[in-house]
Amino acid sequence: MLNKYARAFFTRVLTPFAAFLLRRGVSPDAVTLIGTAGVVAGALVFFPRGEFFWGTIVITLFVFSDLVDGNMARQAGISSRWGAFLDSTLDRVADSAIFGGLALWYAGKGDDNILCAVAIFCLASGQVVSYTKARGEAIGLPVAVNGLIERAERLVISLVAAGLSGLAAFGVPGIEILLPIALWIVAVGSAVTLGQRVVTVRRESAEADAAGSGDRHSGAGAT
Ligand SMILES: CCCCCCCC/C=C\CCCCCCCC(=O)OC[C@H](COP(=O)(O)O[C@@H]1[C@H](O)[C@H](OP(=O)(O)O)[C@@H](O)[C@H](O)[C@H]1O)OC(=O)CCCCCCC/C=C\CCCCCCCC
Ligand SMILES: Nc1ccn([C@@H]2O[C@H](COP(=O)(O)O)[C@@H](O)[C@H]2O)c(=O)n1
Ligand SMILES: [Mg+2]
Ligand SMILES: [Mg+2]
Repeated sequence: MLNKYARAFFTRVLTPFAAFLLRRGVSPDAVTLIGTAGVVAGALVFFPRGEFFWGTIVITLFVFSDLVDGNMARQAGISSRWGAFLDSTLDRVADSAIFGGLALWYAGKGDDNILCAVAIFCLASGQVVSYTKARGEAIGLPVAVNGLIERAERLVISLVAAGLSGLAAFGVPGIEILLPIALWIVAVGSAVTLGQRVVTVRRESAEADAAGSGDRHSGAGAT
């Protein structure tokens, strides 16, 4: 949903910045790499220590690089398969660090095994949700579904809640409850999204096989 409705807005807002970086000789790949490194550092340095406010600030500063890199590539006319691969692969790395950082907090000082498990579920289910689309497309299907919760929703729900929960350290009472609520929402939403995508791939593959237009064995041996 955000990908559909918010992307146009952020494209407009970020285009001048993307153009500025291109003029300075920065490449889209460099933005992809530095943005991911910033997200990973913010998530793994701050979240395991329960410093959710500053962790979210650092992550937010870097996570928008994921919208800038593609914008730069398109402006410069250098969008590439390699860039698409790098972008998607490093998305998975960034997401692992965010939910891994939260899981580490609950496994340690946060001392809550259930929320640790929920954070791990968010990490794993988010990766599988993305994999369904990548694998479905790799076997030649359109995978014409996004589902309830895409990556942008997973990030916005989790980061807004983490940032606000972090205000507890500044004396805002009761606000830390937002992070567990958000993790449960992302976990349930990801499970629903996974179901939606699997059902779609099942239907599309049956239709393609019946029409004889799909190669039944296409990519079957790959993982
Ligand atoms: C009192 C202060 C407290 C501090 C609060 C701090 C708040 C900051 C909070 C949040 C900011 C979160 C920003 C998150 C931005 C996310 C941007 C982003 O990276 O989006 C990526 C997304 C997808 O891009 P791609 O096409 O490159 O990725 C594809 C995708 O990953 C697919 O995954 P799948 O969907 O299948 O799971 C993969 O399959 C595919 O491989 C991959 O290529 O881009 C978009 O979706 C574009 C839309 C982005 C919209 C961002 C909206 C941010 C909106 C609001 C932030 C509002 C903050 C308000 C805070 C208020 C707090 C009081
Ligand atoms: N280093 C990069 C990053 C991205 N691309 C291209 O942009 C597409 C992703 O766009 P976003 O707005 O979601 O970032 C990606 O599929 C590539 O075509 C690139 O070329 N190099
Ligand atoms: Mg990107
Ligand atoms: Mg991306």
